[in-house]
Amino acid sequence: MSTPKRIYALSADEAAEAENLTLRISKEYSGPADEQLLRDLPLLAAELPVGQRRFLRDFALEDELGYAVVRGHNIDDARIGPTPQHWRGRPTPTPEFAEEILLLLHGSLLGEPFGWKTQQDARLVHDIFPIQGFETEQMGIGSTDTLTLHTEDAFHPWRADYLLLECLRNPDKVATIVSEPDLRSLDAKHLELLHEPNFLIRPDDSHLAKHNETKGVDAEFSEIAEMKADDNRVAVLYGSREHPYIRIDPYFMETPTDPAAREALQAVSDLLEASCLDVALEPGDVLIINNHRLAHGRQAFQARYDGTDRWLKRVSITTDLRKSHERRASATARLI
Ligand SMILES: O=C(O)CCC(=O)C(=O)O
Ligand SMILES: [Fe+2]
Repeated sequence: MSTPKRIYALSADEAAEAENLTLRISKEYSGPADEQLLRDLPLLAAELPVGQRRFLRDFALEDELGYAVVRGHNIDDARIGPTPQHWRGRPTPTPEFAEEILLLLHGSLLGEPFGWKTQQDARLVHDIFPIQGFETEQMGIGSTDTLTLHTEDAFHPWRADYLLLECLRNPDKVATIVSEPDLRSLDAKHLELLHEPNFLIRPDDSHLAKHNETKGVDAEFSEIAEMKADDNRVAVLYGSREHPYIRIDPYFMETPTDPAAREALQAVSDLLEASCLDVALEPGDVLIINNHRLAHGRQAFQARYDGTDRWLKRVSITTDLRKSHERRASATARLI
């Protein structure tokens, strides 16, 4: 077995190969939600450099690391244009369609891309940049407050297996926070309680109807509203006792009334905070998050709002589309 690696740095030739590929594909499909593109992704991904593909496959199969970075893609700053003011009201395809394709190609080597009907107006590939008026929000579009550590969509049973973030620009080197705790260092009594369904994780605010304009998804927004209030307790740790997986979002979790469960949640939250590292993404980086092992967040920063702000693209990947079958419009639909 090879040792898991953290970074794959593309050579200049590999970067050119990947760029030529995504530019070609961007002329052959209509946008990131093009049904034919989504069908073809794994076939197209076979044209990415072999070292890059092997790196992603090792990361997924070994299931050891919480995150890895593929570094060194070319980003054509002039073609993608200024960082937008908002993700709503953009053209299809956008000038950065080739970059969206790059993210989707990475995702298709790990599973199937999917999106939420209740998030970013049901778009499959999300934009992460600061939006005026949302500075203090606990969402990707916030800025002045630290985005606290979380599992992506921790509240939901169909949450992503992998979350991919691609950096288009980051002039102030604003860091993504990663925390890959050694859960075996927790006390046995805390571990035991964390493996039991003692905890309430609420939906985060990006899924609220007030942040979306999507029509015809009242049932989905009602379900989110119910999840804001129900008593469906879940375990924070799951999988093997020796090397557990984690789902956690302390900011959106209720403090358990039971003192022992409260203490266990505090212990794992403290461990997460103590295990934090900053990763400042560079343009051309693709950050691959194992959403069963890593909690992530973002350092606070001052937005510029002048077209040069930090700009990431994000996509959620599932290894099992079938589990959300009841919510998707057809076998190949991506929105849940
Ligand atoms: O902006 C970042 O680096 C991470 C934001 C985040 O948590 C996300 O996009 O899911
Ligand atoms: Fe996140």
